[in-house]
Amino acid sequence: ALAGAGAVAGFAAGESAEAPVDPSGGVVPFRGVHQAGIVTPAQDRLHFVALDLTTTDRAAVISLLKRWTTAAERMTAGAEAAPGGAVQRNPEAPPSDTGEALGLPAAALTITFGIGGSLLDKLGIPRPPELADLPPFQGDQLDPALSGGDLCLQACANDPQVAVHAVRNLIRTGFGTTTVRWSQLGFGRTSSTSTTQQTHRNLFGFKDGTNNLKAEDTALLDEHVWVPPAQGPAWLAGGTYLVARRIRMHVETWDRTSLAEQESLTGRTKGEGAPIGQAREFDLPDLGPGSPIGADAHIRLASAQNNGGARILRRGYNFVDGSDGFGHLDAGLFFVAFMRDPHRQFVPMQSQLARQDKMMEYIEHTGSAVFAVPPGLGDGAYWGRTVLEG
Ligand SMILES: C=CC1=C(C)c2cc3[nH]c(cc4nc(cc5[nH]c(cc1n2)c(C)c5CCC(=O)O)C(CCC(=O)O)=C4C)c(C)c3C=C
Ligand SMILES: [Fe+2]
Repeated sequence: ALAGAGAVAGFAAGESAEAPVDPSGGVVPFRGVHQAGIVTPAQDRLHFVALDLTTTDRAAVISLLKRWTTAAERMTAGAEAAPGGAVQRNPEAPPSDTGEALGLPAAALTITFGIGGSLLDKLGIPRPPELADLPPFQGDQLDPALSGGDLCLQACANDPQVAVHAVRNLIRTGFGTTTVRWSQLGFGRTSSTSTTQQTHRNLFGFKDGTNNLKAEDTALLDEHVWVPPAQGPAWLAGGTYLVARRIRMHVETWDRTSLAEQESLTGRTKGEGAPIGQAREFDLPDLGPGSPIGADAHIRLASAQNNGGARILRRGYNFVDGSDGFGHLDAGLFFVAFMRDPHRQFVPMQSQLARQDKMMEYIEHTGSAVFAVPPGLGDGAYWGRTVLEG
């Protein structure tokens, strides 16, 4: 974050006064029709936090959400969390910004805000049916300490220090009103969310995000991601739902599996990422009769054809949270996906995968949460206003 608002490097005489291109991605607008961090081209890094309220006083929650909005908007613009910041205030008082992003550019930071069903229950606000708890799935190994939450903040940036700084300062702002329930760091985006991006790889070494919904697919986003006004509730029109699953991947077992088996489990080739039977990454998979893609291949079971036409916008990240004490990496994929109805989109898809996907032998779902993600903010509005003020 730059101490002076909008400060850029000085220009030598005769040079164009155009701002230099920030190699880390520049500033993503904070306000708009939808929140940033959903169809924004997926940044490289994630810090996601789920928090619980320590109060049911609506005025206290509103006050926090106003302070959060101001701080988040400042940080996404590359500024410190609060004026005065890390070093320019009373030396006898703690600084109003923690300081670790001083001198760093905005790095395409986005902060996306979500509301859990438990928050609505606590404040006596009706839960939309789409926000009902997810059912248990076969093989789930969910840890309650890594699941749920009254609120979530998803910070994505092209610099991990910028994402961590944002989350840390928002947590700090919440002291007295919220406590941290769980948080997750991620790297190496496992999804592309724009046709301008190359597809990255997950920790199984496969391209992930090829057949994702992308920012450019506006009609498909309206169909599958954004909550239309007719769906309700009114406060969520133009918003969406976020499903998060912390998925441990047993990479050591995977690494002892033959290439042919890895490819047949996935339904795609490892090098090019092409559907089995096709040559190029973006060739359409043949899922018809006689298809070379097996009945229990991941891409068949997750496909729209196999799920009543349902699609989701995936925006997950790789993680390695150290090791497990038994000689294995605690590694995996922090699955994040956006959709207009988790129960019609994620639930059928995950039910199929949990029962039939052979990849399940190599993975374990250890955390789970669902949040309503309100629409974007107009000028002067703050996060959660439409739901808390009706
Ligand atoms: C319930 C939804 C999904 C979960 C959970 C999930 C976990 C998961 N996926 C991979 C690796 C790949 N997934 C791929 C495609 C793909 N996955 C889902 C859904 C879930 N994945 C969908 C909807 C799709 C697209 C299917 C299609 O119609 O083609 C791919 C292929 C490349 C791509 O298109 O993204 C890979 C590889 C892992 C490792 C994983 C859990 C750890
Ligand atoms: Fe997948």
